[in-house]
Amino acid sequence: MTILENYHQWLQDFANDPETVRELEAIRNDEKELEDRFYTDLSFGTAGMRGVLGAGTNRMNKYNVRRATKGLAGYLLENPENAKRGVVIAYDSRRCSAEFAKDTALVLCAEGVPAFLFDALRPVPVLSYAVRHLNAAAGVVITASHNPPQYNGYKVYGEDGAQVGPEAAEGITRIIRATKYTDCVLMDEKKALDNGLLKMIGNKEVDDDYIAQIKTLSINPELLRSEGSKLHIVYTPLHGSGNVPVRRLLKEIGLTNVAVVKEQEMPDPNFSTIKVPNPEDPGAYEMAFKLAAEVDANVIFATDPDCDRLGVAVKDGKGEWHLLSGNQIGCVLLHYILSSKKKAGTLPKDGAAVKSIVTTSLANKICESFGISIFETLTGFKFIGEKIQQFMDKGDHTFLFGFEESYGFLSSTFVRDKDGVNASLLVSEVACACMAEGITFYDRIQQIFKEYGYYVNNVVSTTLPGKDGLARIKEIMGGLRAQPPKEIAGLKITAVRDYLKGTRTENGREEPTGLPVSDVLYFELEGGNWVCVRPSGTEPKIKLYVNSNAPEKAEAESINAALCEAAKAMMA
Ligand SMILES: O=P(O)(O)OC[C@H]1O[C@H](O)[C@H](O)[C@@H](O)[C@@H]1O
Repeated sequence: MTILENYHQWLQDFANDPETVRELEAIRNDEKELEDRFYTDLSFGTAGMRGVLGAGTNRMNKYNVRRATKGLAGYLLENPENAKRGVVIAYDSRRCSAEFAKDTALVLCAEGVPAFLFDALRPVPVLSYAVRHLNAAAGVVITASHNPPQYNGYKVYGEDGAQVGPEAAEGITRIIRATKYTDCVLMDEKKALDNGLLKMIGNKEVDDDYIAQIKTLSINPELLRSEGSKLHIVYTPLHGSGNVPVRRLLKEIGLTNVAVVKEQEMPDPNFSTIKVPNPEDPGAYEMAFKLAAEVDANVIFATDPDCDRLGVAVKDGKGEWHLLSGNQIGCVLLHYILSSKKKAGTLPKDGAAVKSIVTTSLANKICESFGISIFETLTGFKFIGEKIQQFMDKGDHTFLFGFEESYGFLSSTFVRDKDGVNASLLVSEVACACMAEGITFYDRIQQIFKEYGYYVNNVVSTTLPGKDGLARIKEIMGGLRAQPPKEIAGLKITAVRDYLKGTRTENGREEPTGLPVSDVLYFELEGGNWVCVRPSGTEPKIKLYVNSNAPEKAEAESINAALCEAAKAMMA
């Protein structure tokens, strides 16, 4: 259908919904807005479907949520016995999250699929845990994670507790596309509760067990006991779902010096105190830094609205604060897990870590030094979740740690998505371990660099919104494919990985990448440096990742700066 046909279909389908009609009438003569809302349908990206809230096929609204749910129900009902196990539904603090979660539950019930709906907001890791714990067939979280407030989204989980991979997403999408909006009906809520198809769940059914399990991830609990009283944490949940579980966890592991940023403690769909609720954004820590000065804290934690990301700032010996990158946090945690287990004689020979291809190569070096395998996946924690399942099915590896540069960390197998609560525990423990040695967390990062070489990782993102933006992103990627560079900033390209073609080419010889097809170009450069370009799958952006390394900081930084400049010019 054309843009205008789609528009008129919506006016007809939802003629009885005055709010939607009013919103659509207001844009009748706005060509750009009509195009942006109706040129395409929302689709599954890196982490589920995400879109700006509003009326339209390319927007997040109750009609798209209901249609997506009918698609999910249809997909599950291809195996009716399995579908009987039901779907767990969680939601965060975003606009319409609670309403969309209830609609999801009631559409499932109308399709005869049992729904377990959380009684209040919950983080992504709790949902992932609940799917496995309740032996459900699937899960859904209504969230747009770290995106700006005008977004919401729909993450879908498989029975293993990981977000669904490309194959299942395609299967669900096929049914969604064949479903008319007007065919999506909701069961009456009371009826759904009375006949047992809808079950409300809370602490008793899930949270208590989840927190108990998280506590088992502590590697040296005695460190928390002996050093915990010296650790002064400032925590901000950034108005999201982390507030309850992170504070509960910290309290239960004996960390009592935890000051919470009052202004950001309660759920707020407008995220009024920040520009974006994203721990990647330094602006998210402004209030936390103020509080940290007041209470003389040594570490700051920030979790995003669905509490799957954890951002960390630490104070060095001179009292200066450092906002850590996801790569730095991940490498410190990885090193801590491997070295502690080695020391205790519990490092499994078949141990393995997993990271995405755009995550720092320092992780490979660390694993190598401990004789541990490291696996690489495409961007998206679902691929790390999938790897954990493969390790278990094959029985060939013991999963130890997974992480992404985008502030996602996981050390358990009972959760299959990144886990901000799990990460809070580990960072606290490392901070205690450092105190026991009389050094700071920041010193630990420097020790690691000293041992393995200095690594600098940068991401340069350019926002290109709408249909035009998408065309521009395609043009940039197409241009790079048509005329691949031979060198970047004077560094020779030693191999090119084109994940869309599925090949890695070195000296004219092609070999398969071994990963699913994805629009990603990766240039391997001499000296173990690399540059990678890909469109974001969660926001209208093209992302450039630059990884450089050298024995000394200044050299690694200067290589990185030169690579960033040259790579940006390549995309102009
Ligand atoms: O680069 P993007 O496609 O926007 O994805 C960036 C990140 O987004 C979400 O947080 C996903 O859960 C992560 O797995 C991913 O790394």
